Amino acid sequence: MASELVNKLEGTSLTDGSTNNDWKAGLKQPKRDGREQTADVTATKGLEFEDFYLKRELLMGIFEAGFEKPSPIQEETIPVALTGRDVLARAKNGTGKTAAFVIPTLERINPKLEKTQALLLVPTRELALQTSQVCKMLGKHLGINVMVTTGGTGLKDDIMRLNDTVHIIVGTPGRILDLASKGVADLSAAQTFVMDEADKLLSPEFTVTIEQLLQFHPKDRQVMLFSATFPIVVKAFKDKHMSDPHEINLMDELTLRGITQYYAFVEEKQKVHCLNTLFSRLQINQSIIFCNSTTRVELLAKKITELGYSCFYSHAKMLQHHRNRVFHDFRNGAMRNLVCSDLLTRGIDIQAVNVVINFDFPKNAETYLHRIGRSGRFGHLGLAINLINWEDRFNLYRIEQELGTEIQPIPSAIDKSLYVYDSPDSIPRPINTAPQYKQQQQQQQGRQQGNGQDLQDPANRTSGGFRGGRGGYRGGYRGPPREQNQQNQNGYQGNQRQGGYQQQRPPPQQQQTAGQPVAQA
Ligand SMILES: Nc1ncnc2c1ncn2[C@@H]1O[C@H](COP(=O)(O)OP(=O)(O)OP(=O)(O)O)[C@@H](O)[C@H]1O
Repeated sequence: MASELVNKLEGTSLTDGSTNNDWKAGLKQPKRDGREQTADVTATKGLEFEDFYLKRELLMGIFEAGFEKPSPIQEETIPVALTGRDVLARAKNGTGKTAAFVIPTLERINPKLEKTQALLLVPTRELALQTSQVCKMLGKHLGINVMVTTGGTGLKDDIMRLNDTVHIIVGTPGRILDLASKGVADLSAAQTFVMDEADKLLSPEFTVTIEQLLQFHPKDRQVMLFSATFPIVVKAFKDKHMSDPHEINLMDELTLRGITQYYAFVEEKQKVHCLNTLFSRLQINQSIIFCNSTTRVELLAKKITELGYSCFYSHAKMLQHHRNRVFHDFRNGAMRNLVCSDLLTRGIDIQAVNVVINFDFPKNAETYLHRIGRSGRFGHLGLAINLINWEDRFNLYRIEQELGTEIQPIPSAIDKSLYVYDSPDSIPRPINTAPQYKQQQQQQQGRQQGNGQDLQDPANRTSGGFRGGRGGYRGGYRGPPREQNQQNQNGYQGNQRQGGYQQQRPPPQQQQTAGQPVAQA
């Protein structure tokens, strides 16, 4: 009798008969990204997302985003953040910091509680859009409402949206303070307070706003700070507003392993010519070209068009809806090149960008690090090319010293294996859940498939982009425009006369004293 019972019990399953992984089989996962990755993201402890005991609905969102395993910063942050402890985390650009704070934030949200429970602060409007899209994607099965709010858009719309339950607010500090001060955004139950690009948010332009915002949160809120760079300014905030934070620093070295950095020494008036050479010789999948001022952004965009290539441009003085449109169209691959100011230096995540060009060399190491980190996302390969003029030589030296990195003279032929992907089709496109952009994208794909020339549609010119000329971007994501890669088969053949640059830098006559280091965690 007893043995009969034992046999029966052995045959009894406590599940409904399905195996644990059945739910995974039904997920709509994106195409696998087979590109090589560096240790910046592969040197993990071997944890799985399941090891964090997250809600199944959240795991579903994570896997449907194409994430297979947590990156090192996610492994370190998620378990601690889930306990509600304060976190101060520093990790390299593009290694997955966003999901490192979004995942625990989502897990801790109670969808049934009709209150705002988390505030995610970022320094720019574009980054706010991007971060809210990550929340929506990862949390899409959780039944929660995420709202993005930034300056430059109508306050009325925000007020209307806050009439409904909003579980997570993502935005820039000024607008949120406005909403909280007016009593429109109620943060009294917002237990989670996250600052991404925290060092930027703690710069003098934002500090007062941040401190005021904190007053609207409950006293026992969880504060989490993330960035690749933490200058000394963060320490004061930590001491004042954080309680025994768990500190994570994954930056034993400062630059990304996958990015090869070059400089070309060039006279200021030869820079455009040099850029022309780069365009014709490099195999650019998508590129971001940085200038040091809004005026120079516009001038360069015009010059690029005159050269016969096409580009978008973006800077802080443009209308917000133009900025948004450029950002989304560029992310969706509608244009090969984007010229911009430091507005898009931080956080912007476009995996298809394989080349960053500093048309103007940045003034400090922090900006340099964030700019070049726009390529080589999530441990992939990328190229950073710096056009250096006579005045920049001290800065070049100083930034190399501060970052402990070597920026090499541009060789006459750049090895394609350093930055070119064999199958760009498998590069993940940015997470994009906003219906209006989905619609835009579909329309765009339709046009590109039908007739690439439609991208020259004058209606598109209003979006802050220069298009047209012989190099106008045609054919969507199917291949680079003829002019931009026709010489690529022969590799990069540096031609100093044509490009107007020297490969070797002049020795700095005097070495500038190092400025404030970026490396203080
Ligand atoms: N576990 C993961 N598996 C696969 N891809 C991931 C994973 N985590 C993040 N990613 C992808 O890696 C890319 C970079 O992530 P993210 O933008 O969060 O980096 P970051 O560290 O915040 O960079 P930055 O410092 O430049 O802001 C994104 O495209 C994201 O979708």
